[in-house]
Amino acid sequence: MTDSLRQAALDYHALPTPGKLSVELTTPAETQEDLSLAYSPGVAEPVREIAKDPEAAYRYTGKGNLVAVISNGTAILGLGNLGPLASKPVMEGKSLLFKRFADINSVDIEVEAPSPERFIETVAAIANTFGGINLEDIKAPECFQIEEALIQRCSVPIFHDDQHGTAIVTVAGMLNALEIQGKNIEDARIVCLGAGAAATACCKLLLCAGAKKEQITMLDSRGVIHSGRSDINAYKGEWARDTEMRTLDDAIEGADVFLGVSGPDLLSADQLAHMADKPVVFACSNPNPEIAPELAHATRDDLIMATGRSDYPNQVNNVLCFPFIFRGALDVRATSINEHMKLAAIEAIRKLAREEVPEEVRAGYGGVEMAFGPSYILPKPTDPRLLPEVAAAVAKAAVDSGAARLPYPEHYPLKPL
Ligand SMILES: NC(=O)C1=CN([C@@H]2O[C@H](COP(=O)(O)OP(=O)(O)OC[C@H]3O[C@@H](n4cnc5c(N)ncnc54)[C@H](OP(=O)(O)O)[C@@H]3O)[C@@H](O)[C@H]2O)C=CC1
Ligand SMILES: CC(=O)C(=O)O
Ligand SMILES: [Mg+2]
Repeated sequence: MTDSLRQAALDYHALPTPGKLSVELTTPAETQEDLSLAYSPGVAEPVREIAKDPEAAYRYTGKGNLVAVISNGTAILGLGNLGPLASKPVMEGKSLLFKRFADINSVDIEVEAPSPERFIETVAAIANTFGGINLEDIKAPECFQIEEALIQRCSVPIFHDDQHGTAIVTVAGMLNALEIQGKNIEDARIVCLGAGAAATACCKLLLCAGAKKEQITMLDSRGVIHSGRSDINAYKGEWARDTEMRTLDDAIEGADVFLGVSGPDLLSADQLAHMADKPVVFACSNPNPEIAPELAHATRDDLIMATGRSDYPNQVNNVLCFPFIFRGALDVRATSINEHMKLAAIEAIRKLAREEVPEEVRAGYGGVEMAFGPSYILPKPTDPRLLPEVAAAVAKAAVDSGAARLPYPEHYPLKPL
């Protein structure tokens, strides 16, 4: 990162007031009468209603439009385990995105928990105050245990964004990219660098989209995950292949797809050069991708290149999913975010990339041309159609699959914000 971008990023977070969020009132609080309603004695009435019927919380409080973004800071972007407090700018950022893109109120919560059990206890104890919980930047394998336990214990949707948000956007982008390259997902040889939260969920959803397990080679920091390894947990074990391949050099030879969800600068130009013709390279590590786009494009001109960043074409980032999937889930009061809802989100995101791009979106990206093709495989997060399209698809899937507690909303499709 250049010095000027670094300083601009620090200034952005410090000014005009520290941080990126504030709380605003939705009701008047000026007069004696206002205060008698907002606080004592009036506030006692909704208290009594909620005590009689917990569902009344959706009528008398902000619960139904409130999502907590919760982290323990163990896998902050690709920066590693830097602790809960250091994760706060990212969590505030996710809350900003919830509000900006889906008008969902969101607070960030960073939990100092010495064990997964303590984290689970903490989140389970507060979950019911929110309409949903977005877990963020929790490393594998603990993230799997944490999410599973919270889904069991909580009555509101629990969604580990680094797993499912990332997987939804990755699959949407991958299907489009492979189509542009003239390839089928069923035949694609896929190398996934990283075997953590994002990698595991992406590869599972790629299988749902038609990828073949025997065509996926997953690597962790010690190399290829193969059946001879005794140092892998059960989650990684699911991806173990009977193979002679041991290193990224071995795995990348002739591969159609490189999916990077690991760390910075781990794919070399030489390795990229050994991929098949017309490869797809998703270097999704943030903030620094597995290979810099400049180096990738200098190495070969037949690839489709994507990163997790906003400042390059083809941003493969869960921001394209989590605000909108939660919007749909909250609006039908879904109890969970299930596979049907995820698949519906994939299709909605994927289809939008084929539509003509609104002028206002292009203007926000320096006026560059955007049309379905190698440099435009996914819509931009600022595309105002994402909200109505994805939320509607997700809400419908929730209703159809039995996850919804309310009918499909009469006010849908939503108007763009
Ligand atoms: N663009 C996007 O939307 C998203 C991008 N990401 C990015 O994906 C990355 C991983 O995040 P997440 O899954 O949450 O984190 P996890 O901590 O759960 O997983 C990290 C994985 O990366 C592996 N890894 C680390 N260094 C290397 C290496 N040198 N070679 C191969 N593998 C390596 C780890 O290996 P080991 O198991 O051996 O420790 C681990 O399997 C981050 O960079 C993050 O920014 C994540 C979510 C969304
Ligand atoms: C984008 C994101 O969630 C991550 O890099 O962790
Ligand atoms: Mg994350």
